[in-house]
Amino acid sequence: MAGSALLGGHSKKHKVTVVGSGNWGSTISKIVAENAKLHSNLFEEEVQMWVYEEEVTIPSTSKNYDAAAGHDEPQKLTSIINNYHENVKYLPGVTLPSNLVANPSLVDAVRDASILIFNLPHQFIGKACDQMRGNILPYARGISCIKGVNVSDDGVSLFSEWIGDGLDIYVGALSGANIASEIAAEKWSETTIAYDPPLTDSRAPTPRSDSPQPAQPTVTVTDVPAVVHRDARGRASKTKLTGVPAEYPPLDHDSFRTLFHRPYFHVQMVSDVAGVSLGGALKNIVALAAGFVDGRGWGDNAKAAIMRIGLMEMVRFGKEFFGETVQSATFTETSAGVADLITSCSGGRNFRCARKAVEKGISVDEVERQELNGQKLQGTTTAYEVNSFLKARGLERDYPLFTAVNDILRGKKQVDDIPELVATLDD
Ligand SMILES: NC(=O)C1=CN([C@@H]2O[C@H](COP(=O)(O)OP(=O)(O)OC[C@H]3O[C@@H](n4cnc5c(N)ncnc54)[C@H](O)[C@@H]3O)[C@@H](O)[C@H]2O)C=CC1
Ligand SMILES: O=C(CO)COP(=O)(O)O
Repeated sequence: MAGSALLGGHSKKHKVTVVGSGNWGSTISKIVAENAKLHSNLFEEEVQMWVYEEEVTIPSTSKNYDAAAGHDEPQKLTSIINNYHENVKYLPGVTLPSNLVANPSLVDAVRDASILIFNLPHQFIGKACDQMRGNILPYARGISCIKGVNVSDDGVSLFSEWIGDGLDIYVGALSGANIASEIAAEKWSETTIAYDPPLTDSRAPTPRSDSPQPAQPTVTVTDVPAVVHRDARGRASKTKLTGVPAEYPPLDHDSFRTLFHRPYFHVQMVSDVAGVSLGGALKNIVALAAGFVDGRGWGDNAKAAIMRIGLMEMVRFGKEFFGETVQSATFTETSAGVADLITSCSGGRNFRCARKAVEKGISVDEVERQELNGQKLQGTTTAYEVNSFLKARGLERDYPLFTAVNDILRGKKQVDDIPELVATLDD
C-alpha cells in the first residue's frame, strides 16, 4: 500500500465514527470497519456508529431470528446490532463487522473521533450537529455522504460546507453511483471522494518503509496555526481550522482512499467538493422525473430524455451558483455525476417511489410511508428546496425539469405535461 499506510512513528491512530445508521449509513460503516481492521496502523480498530435508537422486532426472515429467545418482542436496535451484527431494520440480511459498535449516544460516539463520517438523511443533520457542537475534537476532519443541499434565505450551500461551518471543522464529500444494497452485498461499484482542505494535513515527512522510523515530534493542537478556510465557492468562510496534530498519521487523499477503498468499492479521489456534492443532490430530482415517466409507461427513450435534460440542468446549476470552483467534468466524468444519475434513474428509491406513485395514483410521500419501512427519500425535499431557491431569484423557467418535478409533486402539473414543460429549454 503506497503513501500514508507506510507512515510510522505516530503515537495516535484515527478514531472513526459514522454519524448515521440507515441503509447507506450501515453500508458505509461496514466498509470503514473492514478497512479500520485491515489498516490498524492508521485507524483504531473499533469503529463507532451512531444509531438513532428505536425499538425493533427481529423479522422472522432474519437468520438471527429465534422465537425461543423472545425475538417476537421489540428490542433496542443498538442491542440487536451489537449482539447479532445485523441492522435488521435498515440493512437486513447483511452481516456487519464485529469491530463496528452501535452507539445510541451521539455525544459519546463522536467523542475523541478524529474522522467523522456524516451519513444520515439530510432532514436530521441540523439537530445532530447541534448535539455535536462543542463535543468533538477541534481538529477532526469529516466526510459527508449526504445527498442533498441546504437551502436558506441566504442561498444554497453544500452539506459538507454547512456542517463544516457549524462544527468549525473541514468536511469533504463522498458520492457516487452507490445503491447501498448492492454495495452491502459486495457487488463492485465506484465512488468519488472530494477532499480539499485548506492546509496540508500531511505535514509530516514520509519516511521510507525500509529505513529506520524516526519518532515524530509531538505537537499539540495549539502549535498548529488556525487558517482561514475558503468554501466551495472560494469565499472566505467563518471557519478557523485547527490542524491535525502530528501525533496522528496525516489525513490526505491517500488516507481517505485507504479508509474507504474496498475490492468491491473503488474510490476516485478528487478536489471538486461542490461538483461531487451537487451531483448527488440534484440527481435525486431527476430520478423522480424518471420515475414519473416510467410509471406512465413511456419507456426507455423518455427516461433517456429525462436524464439528458436533467444532466444539463445539473451542470447549469453548478456553473451558475458554484461557478468559481465547480468543474463540468465532475458531472460528466465521475461516478458522482453521470454514473449516479444513471443508476438512480434505474433502481434508486426516488425513482422507484415516483414510478409507483404514478402507477397507483397516490403521492410520492404516501408511497414512501407505505414501502420504505422508515427509510427516507431525499429527492422530494431537495426538489422543494431547490425550487424555492430558484423561484426567489426568478429563475424557475431556466430549470424547466427541476420546476416540473416540483409542480408535479405539489399537484400543480401532471406527468403528461412534462414534454411540453421541458421543451422550453431548447427554444
Ligand atoms: N440508501 C442508498 O442507497 C444511498 C443513500 N445515500 C444517501 O445517504 C444519506 C443517508 O441515507 P440512508 O442511510 O439511506 O438512510 P435511510 O433512509 O435508509 O434511513 C433513515 C435513517 O434515518 C434515521 N432517523 C429516523 N428518524 C430520525 C431522527 N428523528 N433523527 C435522526 N435520525 C433519524 C433512521 O434511524 C435511519 O438511520 C441520504 O442523504 C441518502 O441520499 C447515498 C447513496 C446511496
Ligand atoms: O444515491 C443513490 C444511489 O447512488 C440512492 O438513491 P436513492 O436515495 O434514490 O435510493
